[in-house]
Amino acid sequence: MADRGRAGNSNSALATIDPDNSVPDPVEVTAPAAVTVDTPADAGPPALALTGLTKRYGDVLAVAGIDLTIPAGQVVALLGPNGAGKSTTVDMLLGLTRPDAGEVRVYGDTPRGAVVKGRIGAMLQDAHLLEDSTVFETVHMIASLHHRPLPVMEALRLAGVADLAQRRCTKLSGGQKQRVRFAIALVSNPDLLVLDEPTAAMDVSARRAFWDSMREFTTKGKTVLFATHYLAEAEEFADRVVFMRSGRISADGSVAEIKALVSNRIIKTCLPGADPQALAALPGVASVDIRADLVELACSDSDAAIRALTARHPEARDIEIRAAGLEEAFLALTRSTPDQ
Ligand SMILES: Nc1ncnc2c1ncn2[C@@H]1O[C@H](COP(=O)(O)OP(=O)(O)OP(=O)(O)O)[C@@H](O)[C@H]1O
Repeated sequence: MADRGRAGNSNSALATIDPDNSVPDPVEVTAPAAVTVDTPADAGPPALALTGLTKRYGDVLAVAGIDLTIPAGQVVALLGPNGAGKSTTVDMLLGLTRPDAGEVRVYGDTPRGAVVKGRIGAMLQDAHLLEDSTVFETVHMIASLHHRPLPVMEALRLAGVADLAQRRCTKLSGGQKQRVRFAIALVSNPDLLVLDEPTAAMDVSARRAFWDSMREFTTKGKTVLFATHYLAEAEEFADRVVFMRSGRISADGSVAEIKALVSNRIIKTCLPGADPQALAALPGVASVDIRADLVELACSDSDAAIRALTARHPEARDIEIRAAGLEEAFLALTRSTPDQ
């Protein structure tokens, strides 16, 4: 996890597990003790406070009464499988969708109030650009709507599109359009930046440049909430991970805390004809994944597991042990929490 050394960045806020959504066997999950967040006595309202936020589409309960508080200065990744309710949550906190119940407060204000004051900037996947205008004109037009915008060229530079300032938006590639959307989100000089899958359509170098710009943005103590399917990005850039499933928050904590919820190590080995149930019964093994001759054991105690594995299966070869990543945690949380 990146350490940006930002003031007021309460890094490991509230590692919690929704009791209704706790993860059953085969992955053993125990909720770590809640971590107390140090909040200065004179701290203002949190950057974001969602209370009982609910949205239903017909029979689908897209967001099921979530509570979430994000202190100013945190960088939070919103993760979850397709249809978990991430975009609906983002739309509600931006005031684009009206909740059926519950409340959103952005620095103590309504979403609309926060947007009008330029305190919240958003980068949405399908936001349209002004096709007949240049990149500069587009971002300039947005800047003119705000009280305290950044200089347009500064926003373009931060978003890595300064060299495209005079290019018409129709002539941009998908990844370049994404970066222009980033410039639009930045130009109001917001305190809270909300990004829905910001690096979708970006190539590897554009993605790297994007996160370098984000680092520059977050060193100023700004707050960021980003929904993503790129777990490596969440792992590298987020102070905190909020995991949604079936409209609920099913895990909330630092990357390390989320990873610790599932297993501590992965043992990978080539073991033809392995019996998954026998492997799952080995001491220290939390779950088993077998693909052809390759076996992966997610372990709660890898020392015990490796001893038992090699004792019972001396034929196991090409054994590797690695630390479990956010991907394993994501898969376990996705597998183990029930659909509505
Ligand atoms: N306008 C809508 N009308 C009807 N159902 C909707 C609408 N928007 C979202 N849904 C449903 O609400 C649920 C949550 O959708 P949402 O887009 O918020 O999930 P998500 O976590 O952002 O998914 P993804 O990762 O695929 O973008 C899904 O079942 C989706 O089909």
